[in-house]
Amino acid sequence: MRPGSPRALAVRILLEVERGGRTQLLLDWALDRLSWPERDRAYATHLVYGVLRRLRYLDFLLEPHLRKPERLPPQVRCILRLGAWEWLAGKADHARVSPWVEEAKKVSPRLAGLVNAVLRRLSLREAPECVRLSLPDWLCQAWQGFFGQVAFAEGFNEPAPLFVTAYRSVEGLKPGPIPDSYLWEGGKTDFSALGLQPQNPASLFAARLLSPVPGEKVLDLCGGAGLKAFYLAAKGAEVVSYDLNPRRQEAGEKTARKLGLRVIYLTQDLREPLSEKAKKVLLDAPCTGTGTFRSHPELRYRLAPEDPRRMAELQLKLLETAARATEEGGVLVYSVCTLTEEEGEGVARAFLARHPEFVPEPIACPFPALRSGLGVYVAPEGGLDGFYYLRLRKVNSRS
Ligand SMILES: C[S@@+](CC[C@H](N)C(=O)[O-])C[C@H]1O[C@@H](n2cnc3c(N)ncnc32)[C@H](O)[C@@H]1O
Repeated sequence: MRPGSPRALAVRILLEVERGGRTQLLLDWALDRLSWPERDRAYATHLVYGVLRRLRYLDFLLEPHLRKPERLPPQVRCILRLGAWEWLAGKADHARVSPWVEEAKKVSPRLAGLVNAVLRRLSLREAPECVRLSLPDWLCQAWQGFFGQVAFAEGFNEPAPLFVTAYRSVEGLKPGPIPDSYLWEGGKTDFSALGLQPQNPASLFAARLLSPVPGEKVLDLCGGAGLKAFYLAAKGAEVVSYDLNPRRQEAGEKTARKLGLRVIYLTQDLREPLSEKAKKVLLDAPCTGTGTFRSHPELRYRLAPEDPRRMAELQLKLLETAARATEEGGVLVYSVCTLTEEEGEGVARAFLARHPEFVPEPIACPFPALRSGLGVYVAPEGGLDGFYYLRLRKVNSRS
């Protein structure tokens, strides 16, 4: 059955996310099938992302008013979180409470009174910082220890602007924080038909760090659908993009064609060595994705404390392949869209200990940095995703 209103859709999506679904996919899929006006689409998006970005804090605010929240029907728990989110966002009681009470009546009439009472009684409570930021304690404490603060994580709870990389000039686009990156202020559209590709500037910058030049061969390792490959190809490089996932690569091939760019896609497990080399190599490794909590808010509740270390083991294996594929005198850029110590500096330290033939190069990062020295950690401010970059030069080969 089609949801009749943004509120009903928000409840349904929150339930599906609770069962393991991915917010962005679910919401895009649902909105693509509903011919709703932009206002309703924006409202549903505000509700779903608002709740998921502040889930832990909302539950903390609701807690004093509920005896056994875990015993409530899941729909009613979602309705309470949605009503609490609108309260926190400043919506007046008269416009806020009764619509949620009406939603509650549809799923559990006997609990409509409870929803009404709880949503009217909400008040602010002093919360520990990790709760206020809706982060799991293990990650919040790890960030406090590593960066000396965790206030930057507030950036994950702001609405996400949509940035695009422009491969053609398009009138009226507002410039983003780095060249070729722009803010897209319209609704969803066929971006590649316009010569545009949705991409966070922090992701684009990883590709810029290779300083591509026309005619030069570049290996794009873990290239996925090829967002970074597009930029490198647009600068005239001959890009060979490797990934394990042929479905992503097929999607990339299709987009590259629409953008008028040439990228060669090859499918391979990169834990195994490559049979070719290049002067420029990019490894945009798979990671825990903690830098992308703004657009993937559910991720933070799904990660386990051992995940960064587990990912770092894989990243080191992939980096071995990338190192061997880098020609002497060449540049190897390692990037991950995550902010953990293990997957950033941890990987860098372990790799450099085994590879004296690689030396780190300074990075002139145009974004606010959380930490720099051995690579740079980008702060998730102003709509940027959190990223870690390391740029290495291969000075002399052991073999
Ligand atoms: C961060 S994503 C890459 C995003 C891509 N570079 C872009 O800019 O669009 C990481 C990629 O690593 C790939 N991957 C994971 N394990 C791999 C492996 N063992 N060998 C090759 N690719 C792998 C995944 O399929 C995924 O596409």
